[in-house]
Amino acid sequence: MGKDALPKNWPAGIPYLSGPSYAPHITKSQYQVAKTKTLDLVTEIPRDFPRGPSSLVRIVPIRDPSHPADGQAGLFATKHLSPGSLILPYYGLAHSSVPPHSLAHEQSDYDLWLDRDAGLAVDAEKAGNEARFVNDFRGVATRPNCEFRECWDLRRGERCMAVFVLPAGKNGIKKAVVGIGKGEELLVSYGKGFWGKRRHEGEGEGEGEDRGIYEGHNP
Ligand SMILES: C[S@@+](CC[C@H](N)C(=O)[O-])C[C@H]1O[C@@H](n2cnc3c(N)ncnc32)[C@H](O)[C@@H]1O
Repeated sequence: MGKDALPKNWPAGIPYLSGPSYAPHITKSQYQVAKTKTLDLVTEIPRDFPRGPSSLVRIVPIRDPSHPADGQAGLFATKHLSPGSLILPYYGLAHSSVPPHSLAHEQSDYDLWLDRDAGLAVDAEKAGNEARFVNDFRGVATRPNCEFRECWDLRRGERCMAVFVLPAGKNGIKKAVVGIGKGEELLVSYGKGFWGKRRHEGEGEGEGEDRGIYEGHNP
């Protein structure tokens, strides 16, 4: 795939990112957080990890009335993906979730924490990469098969979130069930907070709730 090519089924009108972008409003110290490797950041994106559209996944429009995201899209494996392996980084607009900018930036369903303490989040609603298409497992499968993890990108010297295959033995995945099969949908857990918040919004009580998406790895 050429350097400037878009993944198949990439939506028109949404810029494709092959690296993170930073909102102009983020503070110097927030930018510094993104550019500083801390001791606990042990998971790394290797220097030779390919940039641009991923050969490991494809975006697929969902046309299945029994799928809760019917009419939307999902992300599917193009080959067998081994347990614990890195699939792809999650790119979007890194922005401040601390007032006053959090007030200007409306929380979206594509918003993921980069660093809670620093008030930094990544929103892939208006620009991103294939990772923005990962659906939640609820109503699709009995458990997630992948997760978001914080990591350090050795290619860019930068903190980022990325999607990994769940390791064997995690979240009830039996040791015998290994990885994600070719053609299988990638499914994470958005966390109970995401769905709880959505329920409240449906009841007109969503205002002022904490950002809930992808807050935990446990269903
Ligand atoms: C980060 S996006 C995932 C990609 C989305 N399907 C798309 O085509 O843009 C999150 C949105 O996907 C939908 N979604 C994902 N998983 C779902 C699930 N298990 N049940 C219902 N809706 C889901 C919801 O509309 C949610 O707001």
